[in-house]
Amino acid sequence: MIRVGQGFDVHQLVEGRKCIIGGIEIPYEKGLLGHSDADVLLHTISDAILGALGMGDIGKHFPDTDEAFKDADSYQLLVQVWQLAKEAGYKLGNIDSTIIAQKPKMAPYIPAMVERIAQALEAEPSQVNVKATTTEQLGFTGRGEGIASQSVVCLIRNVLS
Ligand SMILES: Nc1ccn([C@@H]2O[C@H](COP(=O)(O)O)[C@@H](O)[C@H]2O)c(=O)n1
Ligand SMILES: C[C@@]1(CO)OP(=O)(O)OP(=O)(O)OC[C@H]1O
Repeated sequence: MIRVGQGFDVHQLVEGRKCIIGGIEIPYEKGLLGHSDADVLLHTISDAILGALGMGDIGKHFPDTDEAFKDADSYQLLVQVWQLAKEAGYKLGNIDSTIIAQKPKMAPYIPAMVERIAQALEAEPSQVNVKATTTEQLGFTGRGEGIASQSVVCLIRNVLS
């Protein structure tokens, strides 16, 4: 059986926060604001997996009203989400993600993001694709007020029939 899910997320860019995207700390003058480490890319991958499983979203599993998830490492949240997929009998087919950011330049960090994501999902890097785009200086991402991301995930389970 094949199931697909998609995720979309936005976090504000502010001074005084680390810029953590795809499990990688990126040197930049601003960082992403959130209850957790605000890793916008990993949040969309978690949401896409939960969507494929029909299990809601990360806000349902890790509420931003719960102090337990204050400054949470989104990589560890993704590992917990992947545990749910494994328990349901799924393996990763593939992931395709886009980071929507005017700055910073993501390209130098994408191979490391892919490695980390594949590690969390017990998959090969060839199953994970991460892209980046600007919005040509248009909108909140173009003004550098925030970073958005979207992901599509395909999960595969063998069904005996
Ligand atoms: N934050 C970003 C945005 C884009 N890139 C890379 O630059 C290419 C061109 O971006 P456009 O928005 O002009 O299409 C894009 O394909 C990415 O490879 C990036 O690294 N970081
Ligand atoms: C990850 C969680 C939990 O710490 O908080 P945030 O970092 O604010 O992220 P968001 O994508 O707004 O919602 C999911 C959360 O509940």
